Amino acid sequence: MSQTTPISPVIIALDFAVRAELDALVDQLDPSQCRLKVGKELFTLFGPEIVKALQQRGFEVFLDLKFHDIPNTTAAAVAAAAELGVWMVNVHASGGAKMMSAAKSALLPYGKDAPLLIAVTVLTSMHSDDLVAIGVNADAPSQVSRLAALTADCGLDGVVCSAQETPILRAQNPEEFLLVTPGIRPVGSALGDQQRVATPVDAMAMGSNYLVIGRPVTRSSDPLAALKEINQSLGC
Ligand SMILES: O=c1ccn([C@@H]2O[C@H](COP(=O)(O)O)[C@@H](O)[C@H]2O)c(=O)[nH]1
Repeated sequence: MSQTTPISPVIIALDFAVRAELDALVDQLDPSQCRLKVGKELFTLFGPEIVKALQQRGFEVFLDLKFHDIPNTTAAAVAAAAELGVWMVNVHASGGAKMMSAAKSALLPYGKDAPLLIAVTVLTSMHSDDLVAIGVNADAPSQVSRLAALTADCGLDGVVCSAQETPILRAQNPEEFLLVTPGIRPVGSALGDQQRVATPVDAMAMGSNYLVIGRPVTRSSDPLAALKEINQSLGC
């Protein structure tokens, strides 16, 4: 099936362990309402078949496996994602410039069919204090800014960051540099393990291109209504 490009910036994080629960949600969704994210849990349980099943339903898929390895291994993994035909794939910016450049080069043979390649800066579950504990002597915004600059220098398409850092990153990067923001919490949603958060409306106003939203939709008693409410709040 050909894919439908949604007008919504929402990417739903499909973090499920039970296939029936996943299918029950996806059955309610339409590719015009959102894109879908396959992360480590789903991919480890169900493999490439799950990506193909979602694509068959017309969805654009963000393969969120956050590759972080030596350049040769990361480049090969990114090429494998391109073979799967995913819309977006990512690596960890802290893997460094050689790793990110190798990943970018691995996509050259795919030309305009290459997935968007973005890099995770600082996980939205981390606070500045957590960075100190791993030996990073910078607060979260500074570290995000540093890793985003490195990512841009390597020619990647954008970064994963918190919406809280988007004003800084918008100012330091060209308009086409993508800012993909998890840690999205509509007013009244439980934060869970997320630390650097924003509401959907605030995230878009601050400069996000795409909003990654998991539990506030997937664990809602009415996921479709939750997604529709978010899209409506964004004028989509
Ligand atoms: O910094 C990051 C990078 C990735 N994620 C992923 O996004 C979703 C968020 O899910 P919620 O349920 O809305 O918290 C999840 O799949 C993470 O692996 C992130 O949260 N932060």
